[in-house]
Amino acid sequence: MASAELDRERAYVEKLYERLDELRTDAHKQLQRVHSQDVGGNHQSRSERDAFARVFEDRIAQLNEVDERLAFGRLESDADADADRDADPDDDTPFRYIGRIGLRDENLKPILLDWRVPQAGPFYQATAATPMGIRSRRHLLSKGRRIVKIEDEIFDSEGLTDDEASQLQGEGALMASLTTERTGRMHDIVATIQAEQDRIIRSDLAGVLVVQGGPGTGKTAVALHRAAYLLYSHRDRLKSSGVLVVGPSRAFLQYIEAVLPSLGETGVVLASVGQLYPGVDAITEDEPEVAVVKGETAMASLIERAIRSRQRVPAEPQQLDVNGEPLTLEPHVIANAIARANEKRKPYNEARVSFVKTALNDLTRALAAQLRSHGNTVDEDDYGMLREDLRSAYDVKVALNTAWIPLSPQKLLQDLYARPQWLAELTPTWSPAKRALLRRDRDAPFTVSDIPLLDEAAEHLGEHNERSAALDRENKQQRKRDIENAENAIRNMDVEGLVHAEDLADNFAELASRGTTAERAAADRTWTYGHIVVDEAQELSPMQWRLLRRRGPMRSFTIVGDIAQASAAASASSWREAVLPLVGRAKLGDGWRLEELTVNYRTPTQIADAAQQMAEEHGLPVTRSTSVRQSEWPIVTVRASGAGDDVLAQAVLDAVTADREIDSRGTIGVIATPAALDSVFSALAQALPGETGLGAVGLTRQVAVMTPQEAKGLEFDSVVIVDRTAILEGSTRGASALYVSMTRPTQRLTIVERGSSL
Ligand SMILES: Nc1ncnc2c1ncn2[C@@H]1O[C@H](COP(=O)(O)OP(=O)(O)OP(=O)(O)O)[C@@H](O)[C@H]1O
Repeated sequence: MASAELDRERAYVEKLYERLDELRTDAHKQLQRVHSQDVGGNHQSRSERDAFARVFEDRIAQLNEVDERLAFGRLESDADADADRDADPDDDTPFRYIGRIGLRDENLKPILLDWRVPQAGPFYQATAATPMGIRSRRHLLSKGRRIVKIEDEIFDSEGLTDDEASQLQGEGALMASLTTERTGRMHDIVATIQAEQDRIIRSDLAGVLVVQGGPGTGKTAVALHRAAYLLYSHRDRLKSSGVLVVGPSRAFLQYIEAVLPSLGETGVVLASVGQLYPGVDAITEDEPEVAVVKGETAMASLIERAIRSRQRVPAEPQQLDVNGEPLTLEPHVIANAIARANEKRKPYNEARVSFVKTALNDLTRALAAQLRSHGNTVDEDDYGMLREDLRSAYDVKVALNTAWIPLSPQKLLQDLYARPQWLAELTPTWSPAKRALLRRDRDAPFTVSDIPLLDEAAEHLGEHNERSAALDRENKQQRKRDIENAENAIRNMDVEGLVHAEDLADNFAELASRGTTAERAAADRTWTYGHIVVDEAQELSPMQWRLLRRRGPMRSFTIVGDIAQASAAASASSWREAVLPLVGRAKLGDGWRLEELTVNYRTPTQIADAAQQMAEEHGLPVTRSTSVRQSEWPIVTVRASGAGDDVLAQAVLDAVTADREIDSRGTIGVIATPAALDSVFSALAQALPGETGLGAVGLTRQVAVMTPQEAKGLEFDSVVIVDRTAILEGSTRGASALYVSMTRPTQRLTIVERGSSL
């Protein structure tokens, strides 16, 4: 019986693959048709052809992506429930197959449902207690294109206990997925999404949704699947406005970058918090106490004051030389020009244009009056020439620049940090020690905590020059033209419904090096996204939240994180506090919604319990979660034979070697404080050359050496913690750092302690 069923499923899935192959052949044919078009020397036709070619190439790539595990589920409707429904007369089967994309046969009858459509919902949500009109759910486990196993759940609610009613769904498929070796890259979980996760994935697009969950509860996986779900369900809106996914580090982005493409979504902007200001890619972290100061909202008003203070009315009249003609610049001329320019409340650099205009007009009148008083004839027609003389006169330039200096965000921040006297004038209530925290050289690289400050400054400064404002306007018009051209081209090619105008316009832009929606969004500081996903959100400072609020004024956010894992010094200690800069005080009560995830899919029970116990002992606000499995290895603790770095590094090498003896193919994360990193890395790299990598590089190697900060959000088959005590005591949030470190393994944990000094 079981084998007959397996054969039956194999036959069905083979049919699906045949259809997939047909679609791929069609796309290839369309591509050939496009390529064989005779477009002669006409540049526009050529670029239109190339843009179409890309659409079909992308389609082929998307069909290739879903080849693996194309179909993974089947729902059988309950006959009684079916009779009650408005059953489709053509629908002669009680079965619905669920897969990575939707497929229809040549008669347009659905043969595979995209996992994101509402009809696929029961595959993830139905339980014996709430079967949602479903009689049974079947998981199809496959290897390549072949179904190797089927697993059934029959929803028969009679005789259920509460415990049974809340069991995991597709347990066999889930366990198979959870125990596979890790590769340094995250995979999608479409086939085994659990009910509590699915509810979050399908939650409404509007509003601020916060997802709290302990380590390994699938927050990242859920956030990414939610992005894919929203892009599918709200394509029109999100395709043009874009979706931004923010993660803590580049290593993390590298870890997650394959998930969305494998779900068929490529146009999402992924950025680390250090990459949120276009043109600057910050990787350096400030010392914790510096990051705290830079993260406070007080920095916003400091920046505003700093900018305002760059408008200066001279105390005394100034003597100017205008092409040999002496001219007195009275302070009231500057004061008046400043006041007039500020009336319109434009950003600083834009208002400066009016300031210069008013000041030059006043000076022109003064110069004309002076020339007349010397007996010259000056009439209205000469004013233009006089204004030009003034504009180009060196003294005038210096005087106007001193009164209202043109500023870029970078220059403002560099000045603020490098000129202690100026900072002191701006911060009379700060202690000298606090001011000293901001002090640094002008040419020091910007840090991750500087990014929101640059953005804040840019907000007040506006466009640095008129050219970039004009360029911005031109870009917007060009986009409109691209879309119109794409719509015409789609009509001409007779592929309406097959090709989206936005996609084609993206290709026009890309081919003309103007950038796709995602590229333009990433490069444009003033871009506003349709939805923003923030991962490891507990780390964000108020200033970082302010930046994100500007990127998402529609307030459509998915925020995932774990307050107990907050290790950044500037991070919040509750979600209420964290979302305050995003939703504002008035909306703090009802402007956001909170969901919780409670099942740990990553870490085996014995490791998760030890980590939770340690965290609770140190007063962290832990969300208790239940691990879905045990592993056979107990936690190993070893003590180095001495206190020196060399001895410690040797003990780590021994631990790694012992672990590789258990499993020679798995990934190992070696987590150490920044101080111990180098010695540990050199010992490992020397013993295991080519197999060991530092930081993000480690994700492509078997052994990855990194700090707890870098390990955030990542996972490994096995983890070796180096000098547990140093991690715990190394920073104000040491317990969080240790909690993060202890919850990275999927199988084994070794803790190496430093030995005592003799
Ligand atoms: N429903 C699921 N089916 C299969 N695997 C899952 C499922 N949910 C989560 N996982 C796996 O569990 C692991 C942990 O998930 P994820 O990294 O999303 O957790 P997290 O809550 O973001 O963890 P952390 O807070 O520690 O970063 C990943 O390997 C993920 O693929």
